[in-house]
Amino acid sequence: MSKPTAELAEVFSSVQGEGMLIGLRQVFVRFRGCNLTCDYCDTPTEITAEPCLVEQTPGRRDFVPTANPVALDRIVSLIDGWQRGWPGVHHSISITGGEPLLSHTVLSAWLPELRNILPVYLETNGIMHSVLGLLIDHIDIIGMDIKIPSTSGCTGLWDDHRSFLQIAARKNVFVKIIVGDETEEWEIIRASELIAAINSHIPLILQPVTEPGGRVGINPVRALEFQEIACRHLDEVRIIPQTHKFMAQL
Ligand SMILES: C[S@@+](CC[C@H](N)C(=O)[O-])C[C@H]1O[C@@H](n2cnc3c(N)ncnc32)[C@H](O)[C@@H]1O
Ligand SMILES: Nc1nc2[nH]cc(C(=O)O)c2c(=O)[nH]1
Ligand code: SF4
Ligand SMILES: [Mg+2]
Repeated sequence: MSKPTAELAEVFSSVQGEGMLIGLRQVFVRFRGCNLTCDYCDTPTEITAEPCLVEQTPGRRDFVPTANPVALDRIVSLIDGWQRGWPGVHHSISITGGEPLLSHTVLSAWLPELRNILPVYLETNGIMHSVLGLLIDHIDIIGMDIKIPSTSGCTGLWDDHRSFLQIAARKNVFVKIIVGDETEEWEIIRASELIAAINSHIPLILQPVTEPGGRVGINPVRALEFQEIACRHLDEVRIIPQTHKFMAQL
């Protein structure tokens, strides 16, 4: 039986610019569609008739437009080729988007095959906990956001984040919070307490918002104050911006 196809935006090789895997080379598979509309989002998420941009040579940006929906065999043969040509270079496959868990039916068929090639890293908005429970066995590392209202504009997600993290904590997981000058202390306290109630060793990344012009959108001292607040609850709190944007990596 043929594997389900997926609506993808792009497939490319780059340096992970965020979170605990920062600096490692990854194959990025970007799914289309999202169930949130974060105010700061730097990624087009709508599903359109546009083709998927598939890079041919890892990191050289020689993209070939590929009709959507894309077949799994297309992605597997691409990554297998990169593994043969550039052995030992890629640490893992980043499954990202948009919100990749919206494509959970596809992922249930794709992840086992992709994971035969490289470990799977899931980049997610951290709210689709039932779906995560169905896929968690096929995922190695999870980077989940906690969406705070001050920067994302999203509200009412705390319980979903809690349920999500309770499942994600079965694997290697870290949490990212996008912080800005409008972020309030109660948000950092609430997020830190939520994480600590599950496991105070789960790393928290305070990720400064990157503004459209590329400026880091938080006062330096304010970031330090948020780190100090989070450190009252958690063992490992890092301030890491989106570094790929500072070194012209995709
Ligand atoms: C584009 S999202 C895709 C995965 C998933 N939908 C999510 O929100 O985690 C990947 C990461 O980029 C972050 N991000 C997007 N726009 C950003 C911005 N302007 N500044 C800082 N981080 C941003 C998100 O918060 C998330 O951690
Ligand atoms: N280099 C690089 N690192 C990233 N980390 C998370 C990203 C994302 O958009 O999912 C991303 C991305 O788009 N590029
Ligand atoms: S959940 Fe992720 S992809 Fe969706 S709008 Fe927010 S940052 Fe963008
Ligand atoms: Mg990105």
